[in-house]
Amino acid sequence: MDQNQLKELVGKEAVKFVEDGMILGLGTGSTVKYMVDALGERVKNEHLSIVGVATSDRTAKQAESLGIEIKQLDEVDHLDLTIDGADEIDDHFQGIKGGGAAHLWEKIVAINSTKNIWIVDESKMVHTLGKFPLPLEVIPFGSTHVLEKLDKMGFRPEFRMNGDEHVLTDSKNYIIDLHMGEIEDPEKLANTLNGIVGVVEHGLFLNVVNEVIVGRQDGPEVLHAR
Ligand SMILES: O=C[C@H](O)[C@H](O)[C@H](O)COP(=O)(O)O
Repeated sequence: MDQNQLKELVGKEAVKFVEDGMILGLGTGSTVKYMVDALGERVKNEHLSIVGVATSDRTAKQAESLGIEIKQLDEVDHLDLTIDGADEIDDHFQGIKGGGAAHLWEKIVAINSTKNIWIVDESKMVHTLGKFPLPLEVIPFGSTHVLEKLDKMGFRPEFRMNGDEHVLTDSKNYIIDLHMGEIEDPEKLANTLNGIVGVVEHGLFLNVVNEVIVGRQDGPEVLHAR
């Protein structure tokens, strides 16, 4: 199986956790896209009554096109389950997210969800986080000064660009990626980044996920994290 087939495999596996009547957080990314397709199938075939809260405009559009009802986070009083992708997951089930610039909304949805499942192909499982550049969502106003500060701190920051244009998040902010290599102490780094004015949110998702579904050549593996 190639990487896309593994993503499809875990996407399909994840929707088995969905029950009729649930309010679901729907993540973002190429793996989640397969999951939303599979969810659309279940909604259609089994006439499931579920509501989705999307973590990006992209996911909202895809879900609605498949007949899945989408509400805003502020229109629901709870979320039963959120299914999302990840860019890296370490041995302690800590993660990096935001490769698709959606980690701010994803984190807000995740922390308001009773249960979180991440779906990844096996290449995302690592011993230590940091090979994947760590995304930060930053306010455009004064962002070059934030970049300079991060540079002085040794984090090797780069604005995420699309040609000459900044990549914009759904909240119209910029992304700075930190190419810092192995992250020895994710908690300490998270605290440092939380203290920088202008940084809205970083892509470290610590102590968030409950179950991880890993796409392996011999089938999906469900790992219980916490
Ligand atoms: O911002 C994007 C999200 O955090 C994605 O869930 C993450 O980047 C994984 O995406 P993909 O499934 O495309 O690798």
